[in-house]
Amino acid sequence: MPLALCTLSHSPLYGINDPDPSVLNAVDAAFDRVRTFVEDFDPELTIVFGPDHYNGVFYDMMPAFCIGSGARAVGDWGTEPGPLPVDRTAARRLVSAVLDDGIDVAQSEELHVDHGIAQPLEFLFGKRYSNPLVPVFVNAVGLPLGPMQRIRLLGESIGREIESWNKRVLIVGSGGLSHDPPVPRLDEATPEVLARLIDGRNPSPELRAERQRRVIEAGKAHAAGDTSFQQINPDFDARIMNTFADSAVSETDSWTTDWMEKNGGHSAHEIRSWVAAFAALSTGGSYTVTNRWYWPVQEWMTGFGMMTAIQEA
Ligand SMILES: O=C(O)CCc1cccc(O)c1O
Ligand SMILES: [Fe+2]
Repeated sequence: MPLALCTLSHSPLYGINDPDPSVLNAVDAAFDRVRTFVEDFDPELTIVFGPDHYNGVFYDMMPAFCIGSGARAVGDWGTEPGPLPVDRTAARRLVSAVLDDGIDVAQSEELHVDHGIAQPLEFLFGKRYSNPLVPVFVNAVGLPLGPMQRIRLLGESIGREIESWNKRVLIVGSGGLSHDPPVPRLDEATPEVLARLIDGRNPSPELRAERQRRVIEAGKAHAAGDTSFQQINPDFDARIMNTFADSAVSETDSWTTDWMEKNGGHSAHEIRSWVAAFAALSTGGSYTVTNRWYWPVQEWMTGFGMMTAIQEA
C-alpha cells in the first residue's frame, strides 16, 4: 500500500498580513491542488510532524521529539482549540517501534500542539476534521538541537513501521523554510521571558494577544523593507527543496545547526519536520515528487513552500 507525503510551510500571518493578491491567489490555488491530492489519496491515517513555538511544549521538559498518543490544540492564532482525533493505538505502536529501533522518543498522552501542527491540518482537512492522525512534535526552536541525522532516523523508523501496516498513510511535514520571526530564545531571555519559556501554558488572553501583536508588527515591518530581520533566502530554500526532490534525504545529515541558522534564520530548523516526513516516505523504496511550489513571502515572514510526493509502485 503506498504512502503519500505533503510538506508545507506554515505562517500564522496567513490571513492577517497578506501579500499581493497575485501571490495569495497562487498560494490558495496550490492549496487547492494539495487538498485534491490528499482527497484522491484518501488516507486512512495521517502522521503529522511539526514544531511548537512555546505554546504547547516548554523547557520544563524539552524533548527532541515526542509522539502524541493523545493531543489537544491550544488554539493559538485562531486555530480551533480542543482535542485532536488521535489514533491512540497507532500512536502507541509507533512509540514502541521507534524505541525498539534505539531512538529515545518521548511519548505524550496529551501533547499540546500549536499552529505548527494545527494550521496545516486545518489547511488540509478544514476546520473540524475528524480523520485519525498521529501528531509528532519535532523540536525546532528549543535550542540546543541534536544532529540532523537523528531526525532522519526518527522519520525512517516511523516509515518502516507504517509501511508494515498496509494502510494508506499520509505523511505531513509542517514548517517554514528560511525565516526568522520573533520567537523568544533561551540564551537571551530576561527572567520574565525565561519564566514563560519554562512554564508558559495557558497564558492570559492579554499575554497571548500581546505576543501575537508583536509578530504581526514584525511581519508588517519586514514587508515594508526593514532589514533588521534576517531576510528570506530563496537560494537556501531552493537547495533544501532540491535535496528532497532529488531523493537525497541522507544529505541532510551534514547540515549543521549553525549553517541552517546563518543561511535560513533561527526558524529554519523547522525544516526538520520535512526531513522526518521525507525520511519516512523514503523507507518504502523510491518516491516521486508530484508537485512543488515556492514563494518568498515577506508579509508572512517566511519562505513559503509546499511539496507533494508519492511512493513509486
Ligand atoms: O507565533 C510565533 O511564535 C511565531 C509565528 C511564526 C511566524 C512566521 C512563520 C512561522 O513559521 C511562525 O511560526
Ligand atoms: Fe513556525
